[in-house]
Amino acid sequence: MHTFIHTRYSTHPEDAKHYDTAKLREQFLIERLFVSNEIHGIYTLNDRLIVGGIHPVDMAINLETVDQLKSTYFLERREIGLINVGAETDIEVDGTRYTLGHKEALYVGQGSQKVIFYPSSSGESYIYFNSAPAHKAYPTKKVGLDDAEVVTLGALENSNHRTIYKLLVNSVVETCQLQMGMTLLKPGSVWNTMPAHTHDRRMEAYFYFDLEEDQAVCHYMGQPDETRHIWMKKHQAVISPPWSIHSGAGTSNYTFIWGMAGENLDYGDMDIVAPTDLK
Ligand SMILES: O=C[C@H](O)[C@@H](O)CC(=O)C(=O)O
Ligand SMILES: [Zn+2]
Repeated sequence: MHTFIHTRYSTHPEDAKHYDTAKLREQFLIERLFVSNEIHGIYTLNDRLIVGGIHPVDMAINLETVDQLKSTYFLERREIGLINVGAETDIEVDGTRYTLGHKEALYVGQGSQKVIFYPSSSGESYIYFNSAPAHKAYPTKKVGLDDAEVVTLGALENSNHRTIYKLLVNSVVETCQLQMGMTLLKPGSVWNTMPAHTHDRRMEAYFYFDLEEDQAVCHYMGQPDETRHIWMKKHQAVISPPWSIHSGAGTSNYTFIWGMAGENLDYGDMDIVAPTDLK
């Protein structure tokens, strides 16, 4: 066995506002995703998203089912979105091999039985994933940065100039409820998702990378009038319940992956909060 998925219950916002630093981190932060030749993740009861990391070093690892799923294979009732945050790496899905370059994504549809991750031959293999319950088998599809729907937002004057690559969204690939993408901050810009927003119909997870080892991101969460913060390092993820904002400011620029699951596939369905209304 090389797959370790821990369950986390969801949290009521009235409880979350009383949490101290340790408790906030225990409930929302995912500190360790990459362990050699293992798959590590969290099964959150927020929309049952599984947030995880895969780090094949010197052996191929397959996506095993886990106890929480009570299924014969992982994707029996699930879909998965995989994004390569390391060196070029190969992923095999039911006999078909896909080569993913750095920052490329693979959507694997429900019903895919055998998914194998290979160590990279050119560097270190790091794959981040989100998996959600699925009711329909959509085809597996590789999505590169050139296939993405791209939006540039913000400005250097507001320290939030950034490019959003919508990778696994419904204009690019058919999914049941999963949406994933990547946001790159321009040098000199440190704020993501500012102005902040909530979306009650979807939960979200953020994963930070392309960040130097000695730099950090201060991630903001909570209801807009009860915000809290969690200091995060490279290769860590954080769960954002539907009632929470999710925004961050880094001590440098960085890249992050966002992933959502829930009621709809409408990326634009957000309630924006003006910076002056945050508390
Ligand atoms: O619901 C959408 C997600 O929070 C992100 O796509 C927002 C983001 O990448 C950004 O503004 O920088
Ligand atoms: Zn969002």
